[in-house]
This record gives sequence, C-alpha cells and structure tokens, in this order.
Amino acid sequence: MSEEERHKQQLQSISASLASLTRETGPKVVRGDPARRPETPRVAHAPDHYITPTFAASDSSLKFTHVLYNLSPAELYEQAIKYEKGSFITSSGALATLSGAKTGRSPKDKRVVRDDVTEDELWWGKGSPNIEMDEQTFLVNRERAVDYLNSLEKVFVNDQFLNWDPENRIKVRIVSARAYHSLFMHNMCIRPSAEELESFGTPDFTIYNAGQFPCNRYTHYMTSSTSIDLNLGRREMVILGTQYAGEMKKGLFGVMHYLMPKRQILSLHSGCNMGKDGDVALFFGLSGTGKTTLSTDHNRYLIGDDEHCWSDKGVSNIEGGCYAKCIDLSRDKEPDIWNAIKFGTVLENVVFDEHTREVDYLDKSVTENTRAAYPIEYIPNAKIPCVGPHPKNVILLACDAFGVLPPVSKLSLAQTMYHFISGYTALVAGTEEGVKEPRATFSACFGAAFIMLHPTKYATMLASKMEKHGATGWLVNTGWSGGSYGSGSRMKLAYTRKIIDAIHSGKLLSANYKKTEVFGLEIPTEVEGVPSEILDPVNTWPNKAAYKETLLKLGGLFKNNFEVFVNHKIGKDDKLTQEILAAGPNF
Ligand SMILES: Nc1ncnc2c1ncn2[C@@H]1O[C@H](COP(=O)(O)OP(=O)(O)O)[C@@H](O)[C@H]1O
Ligand SMILES: C=C(OP(=O)(O)O)C(=O)O
Ligand SMILES: [Ca+2]
Ligand SMILES: [Mn+2]
Repeated sequence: MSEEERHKQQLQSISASLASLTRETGPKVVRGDPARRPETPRVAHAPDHYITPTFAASDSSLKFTHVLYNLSPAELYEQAIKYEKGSFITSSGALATLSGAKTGRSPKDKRVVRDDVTEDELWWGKGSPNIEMDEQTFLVNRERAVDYLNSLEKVFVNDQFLNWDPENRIKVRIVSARAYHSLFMHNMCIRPSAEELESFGTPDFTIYNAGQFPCNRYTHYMTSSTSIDLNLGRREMVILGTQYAGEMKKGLFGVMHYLMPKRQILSLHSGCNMGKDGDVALFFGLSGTGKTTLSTDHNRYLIGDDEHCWSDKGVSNIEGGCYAKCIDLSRDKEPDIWNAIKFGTVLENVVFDEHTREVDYLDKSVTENTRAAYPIEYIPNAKIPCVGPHPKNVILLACDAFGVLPPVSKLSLAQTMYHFISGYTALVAGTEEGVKEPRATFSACFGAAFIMLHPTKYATMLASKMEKHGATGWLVNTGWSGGSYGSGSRMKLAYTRKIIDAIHSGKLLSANYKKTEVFGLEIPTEVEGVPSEILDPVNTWPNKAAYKETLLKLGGLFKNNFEVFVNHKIGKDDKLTQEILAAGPNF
C-alpha cells in the first residue's frame, strides 16, 4: 500500500470514529494544525458578484476537522503553550498544566451501560462502582461529545496500546481537545513504533474526551455536569465535564478489569517490580498507600507502578508510564521520581515560581493531588518490555491512619484473601476544620472504583494463582505509628523501605514471629534497619488503653464491612471460604 493510500485509510478511520450516529457520515478530516495550513473550505464563488452558497445536507459537512495525530511531546508542548491557559515549562523541562475545576477523579459521576449482556456479567448494586445508565442515554452523551469535538478547529487523536503481553494487547484510540490530554495519554499508554502505527487498523476501544464541555443535567441519569460513561458493547467511553486526565487512565483500567478476566487473566490494581534474581513483587493498595513510591526502587527493576495483569505466563504492565503524586516530593527521599520530572513529563496542578520556574512541591493551593505523568523509561531501571515471571511476594499496602496495624505482618493465604477483599485504607481528612477523625475506607480488591465484576471473581483468581505459584502475602502499614492521625506520626518511608527490602531478600520469611491480638497477625520480632520496638504498634502508643480501644474500633469496622461478603463463595471449595471468614479480626 502506498504512503498516500495508508494516510487516506487512517483519516477515514478517524472520520468514522468521529461520525455522528444520526448523520452517519463522519466529518471531513485533514491532518495537521489549522494555524499552519490555510486550507479551509471556501464557499464557491460564482462569476461576477453573485455568490452561490454551497448547499449541504448539514452544516458540519462544510467544515474540516483538523486532526493532530500521535504528535510528539515537542509538538504537544508547543500546542499546549500556545493554546492552553496555564501551560508552562518548568525549570526541569516538564510541562506544567492545569486540569481545571476537577483535580481528582469523580467516581459518583461514572456510569456504565446496563444492557442484556452487562446485566448478567457485571457487579451491580450496593458497593459496586458501576452506576447504571441505558444505551439511549449513552448515545445522547456520545452525540454531545462528538458534536462538541467536531465543532472545534482541531482535535488530538492518540492511537496506542495497553498491556505489554503481546498476545493480550488492546488497541486504544483517544480523541481529545487538549494537548495536555494527548501528552498525558502518550506518556501513560504504550507508545507504538512507527511500524506498529502503520498497521494499527481499527481500535478495540475508543475514548471521546470532551472534558471542557459539560453534560446536560436534564439528560436522564445525570446528577451533575460531569459524566464519565462506559459502553462495553460499543467499546467506547465518553467524558463530559471533567478535564482531570486520570479519568482516562483509570477508565481504561476498568475496561481491562472487564476484558482480561474473560481470558482467565487477573487484572490488578498494583505496582510491580523485580529483583536481579527475577523475584517479582506486587504492591496492592488504594490511592496514596505507596504503590508508586515503593515499586520505584533503585535496587530493583520497575515493571509498573499501578495497573498489571497476571496470566499463565506471568505478569505484564498494562501501561507505558507512571503517575506519581508530587505533594511534598523531595529529591532525597524519592530521587528516581524527582529525576523523571523532565522534558516530556506532564506536571498537573503544581505551583511554581513565575520567573525561575522552580516548582514548589509543598504548595497545596491548587490541590493536594498534584501529579507527574512520565513514560516508564524515565525511571532508569525500568524493565522494558514491562513483563516478568510469576510473583513471589504479594504485598498489601494499607495507610492506616488509626495507627494500630503493625508496620508489617506475614499473612496466610486465607488472611491475604480476607485483606484483599476488605481493601482497607484510611482517608486522612486533610486540614479542614471540624474533621479530626481519620475515615476508614474499604474498597474491595484495593480498587473497587475500577473493578467491573463481583470482587469474589478476582479474589478467586488471586487465591488460585498465589497457591499455584507459592506466593507469600504481606500486610504493610504505610500509615500512622505511635497514635492515630493527629497524635502519632506517619511511618518513616526509610523504615517501610527496609521492611520491603527484607521481604524481597527472603530474610523476613524466616524471621521469628509472634501473633497480635484482635487481628491475629503474625509480626516479626526483628527487621534489619528498623527499631524493633515499633514492630508491635502497642509499644509505640503512650496510652495503652487508647490503643486497645482504637484497635477494637478498627476491628469492628472490618467486621461490619465484611458482612456483605459472608454469603459468597470464594474459590473452588467451601474450605477456603470458611478459612477466609475466620481470617478476620477475632474478639
Ligand atoms: N512510609 C511510607 N510508605 C509509603 N509512602 C509514604 C510513606 N510515608 C510517606 N509516604 C508518601 O505517601 C505517598 C504515597 O503515594 P503513592 O506512592 O503515589 O501511592 P499510590 O501509588 O498507591 O497511589 C507518597 O507521596 C509518599 O511520599
Ligand atoms: C490515578 C489514580 O491512581 P493512584 O492514586 O493509585 O496513583 C487515581 O486513583 O485516580
Ligand atoms: Ca488508585
Ligand atoms: Mn500511584
């Protein structure tokens, strides 16, 4: 096929993606920046002074949509700086940008089309992240997004991949209106080579990101001006009313949580790294518990920081980049992340000096959730391709703001499953007045916001894989020690790293253990580089009665949360189910 023919096919494919479903034909698309190319369609001039207006069935057919297709980071920088308010180059070369009113995800505004197929397949109802919408309403929002995008002078189109496992790779297309979104996805998804792009063909999944344009609140099912709509049958997602880029990343993760289990592949909300000897560790945890920080380890190969698959062949990263939190980031404590913030990296919602362009990572004035999105190869010891053998250690991270969970516990398989299904962490209420108590959250599989099937489906797969490959489970508290939030202090990152080192090296497996009360956790009496007295949290609390009371309170929250799971079978036999039920707090 000639180059010209190939370009024509590519444009046809993009035009088909952007087609209105009622008008059926797609817009006229051309490649390139409209500011550079003066080729806008003209009204035909009749001879003399008569102007004959061109008759067309729809106004949209009079207009060209310029497509900026898989632009390079340099080109996207220029687009962002020229056209997007709040975009600047920082002193280290990153692109600082603002995500607008939304600086975090909006799980309450996520909708999933409930049709004959998804009705039976997906997890619906209490605790489920899947809030239903019907097909018709999806089409209304899709049309709204497509019309908005087609009304623009230009749109960005990214054709990329998900999943480093070549046999289970998914082709994704992201249509967006901002260079910020295009660069973010360039960094976060897997970047195709020039040859791979030539034969890209039809995408398996398409995102229409019309984030600057709100949804219509008079539309059925809409409860705000933000809507993130997933249609698994159509393989499409529509984003209206939020420009937070994480919505696209985590939206695609949800899609993988649906597609992969169909192929007997377990999708995981976890970081993943590998030692020199090929020992792989998974780091499960909710937002802020340390997946990105702890999987980025100078002594180990980084496979990925957030989303993985575990198949019969081993583990594979879903993404091509990392999305690190920047609040309080320091060069000393997190040198690899610090150094990754350079040319090509998207820096969201940070504050910087107007003149020197030095970023102040302590500044929370835009949001606490400041972020950096960079390609995984910006981490010096990234493992490319991002795949590895079966995990040896499965580390469950909890940021316990009550300060009663031990810094590390070795788990039985049943305990691992109990804690995996519970998915506990604590949200710290921030500095707002009146909110003094840390709030416990339980998010099944450490990622209830993204899973599509019932949690027990994923838990069953995890149990059988861990059993088959002899992986050991661990619970690591990266949260508070010496008291709850407010009186105690956050576990020192240096200590957590020592604990993680001891897990990786195998030393912790053969340490001496004792059992805690209430949670029945096995805790080591010694870990190299960590003061022994902090290993049992009771020692760190000045007020022992307060400790016991807090411990029982958290145990009660676990029990309450688990009630909805007691009638579900997990795994092949009832034996494991019974063991899991017995593996929770006992008092
Ligand atoms: N002991 C600790 N372990 C892990 N992270 C810690 C610890 N103490 C403080 N932190 C901070 O907590 C945050 C953890 O966030 P991150 O690694 O992005 O979590 P996730 O990727 O799971 O959302 C980082 O900002 C990190 O610097
Ligand atoms: C991007 C996210 O992931 P994390 O906080 O786990 O890094 C998110 O939850 O929006
Ligand atoms: Ca998360
Ligand atoms: Mn992360």
